[in-house]
Amino acid sequence: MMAKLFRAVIMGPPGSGKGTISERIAQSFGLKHLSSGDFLRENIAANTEAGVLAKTYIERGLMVPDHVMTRLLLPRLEEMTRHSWLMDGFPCTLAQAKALNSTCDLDLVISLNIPYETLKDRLSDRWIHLASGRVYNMGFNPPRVQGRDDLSGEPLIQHDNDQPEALVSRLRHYKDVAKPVIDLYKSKGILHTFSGTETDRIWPYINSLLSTKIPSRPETDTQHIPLP
Ligand SMILES: Nc1ncnc2c1ncn2[C@@H]1O[C@H](COP(=O)(O)OP(=O)(O)OP(=O)(O)O)[C@@H](O)[C@H]1O
Ligand SMILES: Nc1nc2c(ncn2[C@H]2C[C@H](O)[C@@H](COP(=O)(O)OP(=O)(O)O)O2)c(=O)[nH]1
Repeated sequence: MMAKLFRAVIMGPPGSGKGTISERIAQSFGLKHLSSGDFLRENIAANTEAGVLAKTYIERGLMVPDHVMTRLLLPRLEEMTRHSWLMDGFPCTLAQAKALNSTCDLDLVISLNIPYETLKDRLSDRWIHLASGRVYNMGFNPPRVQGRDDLSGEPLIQHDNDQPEALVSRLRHYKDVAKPVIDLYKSKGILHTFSGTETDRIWPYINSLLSTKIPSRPETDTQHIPLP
């Protein structure tokens, strides 16, 4: 019998730990970690029509328009008929959430609620490897060699829009666009919100929630994650 697939979304403001927690979930539960930023970078590198268009927005520090995001992501999700997944960075807006809704039923949404001061401290200390999107934080997960990506050895950069001056408006924007998305998932009864200042303290709660929904440590080549 074909087991049911598990599909989850993780939401939160910039710097809330979506990428960090997604990696832990992927490792512990075998879900595929999908990231809107990674899909965009792949398309930009491959010079696809959507990638070329998306690049013009990202370079200006703007969100990519909903119709570009959905055209890019939904076909990829539809192809994932044999894998359980966790999506990070999508949906960001109500239009994106409605489009996703018409493609698949989500089992769970994780929302991270992190104080502003914490986000500010983390992001002002966030270093990024542009080509891959890998992130480092000088206190929390520093690179092995200062200023260099662990895998490629290439230089790390800091984004201007991670600096405190840009952060206030980014966070305001996140709150405005995320609120109706959060309300939608709350009304569906699938929203789980986690608050705190440290990923290591939030993680056990997320881990135990997911343990009630998905068996942990599956085979690495598992094609689908059976629910209990
Ligand atoms: N769902 C989305 N809708 C619109 N634009 C998006 C979406 N996801 C990503 N983007 C665009 O791609 C860029 C890179 O995304 P990515 O998630 O890698 O990094 P980010 O902006 O640093 O996000 P965060 O700070 O939350 O990690 C974003 O700044 C934004 O312009
Ligand atoms: N000091 C500290 N830094 C943390 C913690 N959790 C994550 N970080 C770091 C890793 C990144 O450099 C930065 C943002 O995390 P991220 O996982 O990229 O967040 P997100 O933008 O994907 O939501 O903060 C944490 O608990 N403490």
